[in-house]
This record gives sequence, structure tokens and C-alpha cells, in this order.
Amino acid sequence: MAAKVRTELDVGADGVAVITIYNPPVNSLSIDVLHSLKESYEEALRRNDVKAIVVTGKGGKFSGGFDISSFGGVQGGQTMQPKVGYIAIDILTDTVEAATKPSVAAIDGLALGGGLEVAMACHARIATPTAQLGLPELQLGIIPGFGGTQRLPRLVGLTKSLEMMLLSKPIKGGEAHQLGLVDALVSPNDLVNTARQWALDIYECRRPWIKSLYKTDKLEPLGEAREILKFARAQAQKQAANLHHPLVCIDVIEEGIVAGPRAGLWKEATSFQELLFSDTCKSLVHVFFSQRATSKIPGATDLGLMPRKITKVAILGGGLMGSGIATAMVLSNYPVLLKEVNEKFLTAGINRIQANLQSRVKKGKMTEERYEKAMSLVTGVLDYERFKDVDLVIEAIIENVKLKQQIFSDLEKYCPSHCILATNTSTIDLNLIGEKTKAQDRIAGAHFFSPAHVMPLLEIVRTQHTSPQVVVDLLDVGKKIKKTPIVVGNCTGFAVNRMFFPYTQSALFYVDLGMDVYKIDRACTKFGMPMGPFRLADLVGFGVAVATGMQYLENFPERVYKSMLLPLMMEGNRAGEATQKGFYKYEGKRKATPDPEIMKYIEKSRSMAGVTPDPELMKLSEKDIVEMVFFPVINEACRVLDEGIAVKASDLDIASIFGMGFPPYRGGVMHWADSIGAKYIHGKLEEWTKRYGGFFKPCSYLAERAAKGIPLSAPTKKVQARL
Ligand SMILES: C[C@H](O)CC(=O)SCCNC(=O)CCNC(=O)[C@H](O)C(C)(C)COP(=O)(O)OP(=O)(O)OC[C@H]1O[C@@H](n2cnc3c(N)ncnc32)[C@H](O)[C@@H]1OP(=O)(O)O
Repeated sequence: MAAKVRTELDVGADGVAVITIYNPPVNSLSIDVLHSLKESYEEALRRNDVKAIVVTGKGGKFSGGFDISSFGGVQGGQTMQPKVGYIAIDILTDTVEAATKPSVAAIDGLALGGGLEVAMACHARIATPTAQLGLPELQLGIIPGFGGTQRLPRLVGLTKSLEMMLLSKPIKGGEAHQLGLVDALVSPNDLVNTARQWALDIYECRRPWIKSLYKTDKLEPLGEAREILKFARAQAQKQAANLHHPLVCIDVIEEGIVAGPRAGLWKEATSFQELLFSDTCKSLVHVFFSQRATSKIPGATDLGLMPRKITKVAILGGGLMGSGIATAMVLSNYPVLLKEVNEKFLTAGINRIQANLQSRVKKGKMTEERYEKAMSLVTGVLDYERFKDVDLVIEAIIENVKLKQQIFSDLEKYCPSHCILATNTSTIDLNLIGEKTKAQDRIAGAHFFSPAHVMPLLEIVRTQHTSPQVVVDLLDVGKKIKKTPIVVGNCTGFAVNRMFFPYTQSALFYVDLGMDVYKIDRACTKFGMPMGPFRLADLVGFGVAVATGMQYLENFPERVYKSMLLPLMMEGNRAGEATQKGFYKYEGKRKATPDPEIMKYIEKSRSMAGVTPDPELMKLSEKDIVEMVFFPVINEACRVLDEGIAVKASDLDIASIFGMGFPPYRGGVMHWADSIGAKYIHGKLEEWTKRYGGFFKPCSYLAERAAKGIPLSAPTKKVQARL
């Protein structure tokens, strides 16, 4: 097939024209592909030797949907957009669905977004059991724009279609068949032939010729439909109050039900166009590509290295982190040796893995059989005897430098010479940990986030000595255990915790200055954080927060605010959620209630700090509070970039979303910062430095970019010193 041809038309002796979509890697629907689809259709409709049409995708993938990489060009005005409704109405409704010849979609692999919408415009759909069908457009800040909001409810009913669209959740071929979205399930080998026969059967009136757009049998009666839509609106607002596009999606569906599908198509087309230009869409598309870019690492993944096979993993420490990591590993079928120092701790560790897996069984995410299989992969040990054939060790013991140094020198003795020696430390400099070993090139960080089997981020840390092969291997393990990896350089706190630290630090500072704990948390959650800094401190536990604070104090004394609030509260047996009391009270399961009792600690902390409460702070709006909490985070993110700890700004966006819970629809911390502008951020930090001191001092990277008007995310030309 010539590179320019985007669909291929092949007419068989049976009179069926097979149109194959071809646009690797996922057969996305660029405007070129869509034009070519229209031309292929017109040709098939013109030709007398064609009775019926089959649409399919090349290479076992129907289509991954509209070409997301073209969004930027359209948003920036560099690419011309087709007129409103051209694709959904002119091509898919008036050419494909209204054709005088029947068409059948043959779906293998993916039929997502626009891909599924093309398939739904056909008169029947044949799929393989493993095919994925869905309308995930909302996760990109848009709504389905090729008729999906109208056809999906008519094929599977309102409730199921809302679930699929609002949660951007694809379904497998089997479920699609049960729901009626797919007419038959066949193996990949039989797919196109079955679809050909089906198309001929429709042509010869042996099967019904169905136009999805005008189906009504699956639609709930109007009154019931309105109730379902009302409930969906309430749910959408509850889940993401800052998001507008889910509500637009519901409105568009409603229009089709109330005013008819053609009116629905028009409303869909105009709304799609508007949403494409929204900040939410720009941010979410940025996140889509940034997430895929995290595993492209200069000096590692561009060297042509193949990941080595990791057959056996050992984990040191069966505490919360170690057992979580072990759970993540066995869930992806890695055999795990779990090492502890005594029987009691080992049993506790294994019990934690069991509990993690059992909770999946209870939620219906895992069968008992899978559970047994996963547990059979865990072997508990008390010494290093069985470490002679492990390929990867992950140390997950307490944050004690001396102990870690001893362990790493033991590991060097007992593990084979190719074995990767990784640590899950969240803050300690890797060069310190590896100080007593010679295996410097095999030492790396594999920093998981708690709970490790749930949280999606994996921070892979490399020192100047870590070999590129080790980075490639860890990226591969990360992919296999379904984590989003970011590769960062070595320093205290690495990238994620370095950014995280000022989040709580600034909040503690404002409390000493007179601001209300709960007001700060509320402003942050309204902004879109899953929890504010104080609720988060409760969750992490004050012990961990204070220990981390000490590491920072040692390494970055000039920008650590020495609040006494956490130590004071710990003295009063308030150490966070685990002790049932922290900044909040915890009575029911995880339910946090504000507690006026904390005032006595706050007053003491304020008097020890010797700061005078600032009455100006009481007048701040929620927007101001968010800026005061997050601008120091941006400042630190800039330092992390400047020092070469992170390779690119978009990695920090992903780190902030997956590691801190920063709202993805704001695009991550650096993307958000650029939407505000370096100049404004710099100005504010300067103002606060004058008023409150050095904690806020803007770093040189931020100052320079603000002065020159360069976006904070623009690539830095500096040599990446740490990588
Ligand atoms: C008008 C319409 O209603 C609007 C739309 O259709 S919007 C698009 C709706 N479709 C989607 O949201 C699907 C987005 N894609 C995905 O979820 C996943 O990529 C996938 C499930 C298709 C494949 O996942 P996976 O096999 O893990 O591969 P993944 O690494 O994600 O993607 C492979 C490559 O295809 C690219 N890609 C995937 N979907 C794409 C799309 N719709 N457009 C352009 N490129 C796409 C990725 O960027 C990646 O490129 P890279 O190799 O250069 O990094």
C-alpha cells in the first residue's frame, strides 16, 4: 500500500468491497484518512460490481479514533478544520449510514472514539472477543464528535452508554455482543469473511438492515430517560465539579432524545467544536502525549538496548511499601522472594500481600483461582541464600542510611553480577546508599508511591553511574506492572518529593501566620486536589513527614520552614490518621472531621515561631490561597529542571498528576504554571519574599524565564549535569 493511501478498497468476486483503514500505529482517523474513507465509499457505491461493503482496520486494529496529534494544529490555527458536521453528518450519516448498499464493520483490536463511531454508522458490527470498544473522548476534554452521543445510547441503552462515555471506559467484544453493540463474535481468522457474508445477507434481505441512528427499542421512555440524565448530571458534578464537558455530553445526549437524533447530531457537532478549543481539552491532550513521552529517555532508550528478561525479583522488607511492591509484582506474574529479619515480620508482610490481593477478590477484580496463583508466586525468606539467581532486588526497609549501606554491600555479595540493585527510598541520595559497594552501575532507585499496588507512578532514579541498560530494564518492568514511569536524576527527594515538599511546607507556614487549616485544605480541594496538604499529612503520618523534613533540612536548609506544629501534635499523640487524630478526627472508616482541639497546638506553634499573624492573610480568596500553596511548588519544580533532575518539564507534569494528585485537567504543574505565566508567578514570589522571607525566593531559572518571557516548560539547553 502506498504511504499516502489512507484507506484501501478491495472488491472481491462475491461483490463485497472491503475498505481497510491504514494509518499506523493505531489506524487513527486523520482528516486525510476520513477523506479517503469517503472517497472509497463513493467508489464502492458507484461501482456496479459492488453489492455490499465491509470496513476494517489494517494490522488487527480497527481504529484508535480521531487523530489526537492533529488537535494541536487545529487549536493553534495552523490546520484548517472541516466545516461543522462534515464528518458526523455528511460522511458518516449521509454517505455511510444512508448508503444504498449495506456496510458491516469487522472489528479486531481497537474501536475507540471515532473508530467506534465509524463502526456504529455501519449497519452491523462483527468483532473478536478481545476487541476493545469504547468512547473515551471525555478523558481528552471533548465529547464524541462523530455521532457517538446519538448512536451509542440507541444501541446499548442510556444507562450503559452514559457509563461508557462518562467514565471513558471501553468494553470487550464479549460484553459488547451481550449488549447488542456487536452482532456477532468470531475469531480474528474468521472476522472479515464473516463480515462479508453478513453484508451480503443484509443485501439479500436475509438479515435486517439497521440504521443505528433511528433505533428506538433500547432507549428508555422519555420520563425515565430524564431521570437517568438528571442522576448522571449530579454524579458528574459530584465527581469533578470543575469540569464542564461531562455536562455538555449529557446535554447533547438529551437533545437527541428530546428533539430527535438529527438535532442531536447538530448539537454534538457544534459542542465538539467549542470543546476542542477549551483549556481542559488542551491540558488533557498534553497529558495524553506527556504520559507516553515519559519512557523516551535520552541516553538510555535511544541507544537501541533491548530490555533483559527479569525472571525473579527479591524484595527486602515486608512493611507497607515492601508488601505493596510485592503485590504489584505478583499481579504481573513475577515470582517474588520477600525477605524479612524475623518470622514475625515475615508473616506480617505475607499477610499484607494476602490482604491486598483479597481486597481485589472482594471487589470482584480477581478470581479466587487468580488469587491462589498470585500467592503461590510469593516465597518468604529470612536470609540471602536464595538470592543467587535473582535478577532484580528492591530494598524497601526504613529510611536509615547506615542500614541501607550495609544491606547494599550484602546484596553485592549474595546476588549474581547482573542483578539490578534498586532502592525504594523516597528521599535519600543514592550515592550515599551505594557508598560501600562497587556495583555502582547496577544501583538505581525504584520509588513507588503508597499503596504501591494501586498508585500508578514509578519514579526510576539513576545516578551518574547507573548503566543505561538498567534504566531500560526498569522501564520494561514498570510497563509490565502497569505503572507510568518517570526517569529522574539523583538528589535528596528526587523529583516528586522535591516538588511535594513545599506543598505542605508553605501550608504550615501560613498556619503559623494565622491562616485556617481547613480553609487551606478546602481551597486546594476546590482547585481539584484529591485532598489538601493537612488531610494529606494525616494520611501519610506525621512520623514520615517529620523524618522527610529532617532530610530536607540537612540538604536545603535555606528553604525549609521549621514549623513546630507537627512535633507538637505528635507529643499530644496526634500523628495522623493511623492514630485516629491529626489535623482531623477519624471516627468512621476514613471519614475526616475538623477538630477544634488542634487550635491549642497551633497557638503554641505560632508563639514558638515568634511570627506575628498577618491580618492581610485572612482576606485572601481561595484563588490566592491556591497560588500561595502552589507557587513554591512551581519554584521547586523549576529548580528540579534546572539541575537536570528531570529530563523535561512534561515529566514533572506527569509526576505531579500521578504522584501528587494534581488535577489532570489543568495539565500538570508546569503546564498550569505556563498558563498563568512565569512573569506573574515570579512577581508574586518576589512580593512574598519581601514580606515573609527567603522560603519564597524565586530561583534563577524562574527569574530568567520571567524576565525573557520564555515559558517554564520550554526545553532547557543546559547540559543535563545529573543524568
Ligand atoms: C471525534 C471523535 O469522537 C474524537 C476522537 O476520536 S478522540 C480519540 C479517541 N480515542 C482515544 O482516546 C484513544 C487514545 N489512545 C489510547 O487510549 C491508546 O493509545 C490505545 C488504547 C489506542 C493504544 O494503547 P497502547 O497499545 O498502550 O499504545 P500507546 O503507547 O498508548 O499508543 C501507541 C502510539 O499511538 C499513538 N496514538 C494512540 N491513539 C492515538 C490517536 N487517537 N491519535 C493519534 N495518535 C494516537 C500514541 O500517541 C502512541 O504514539 P507514540 O508511539 O509515538 O508514543
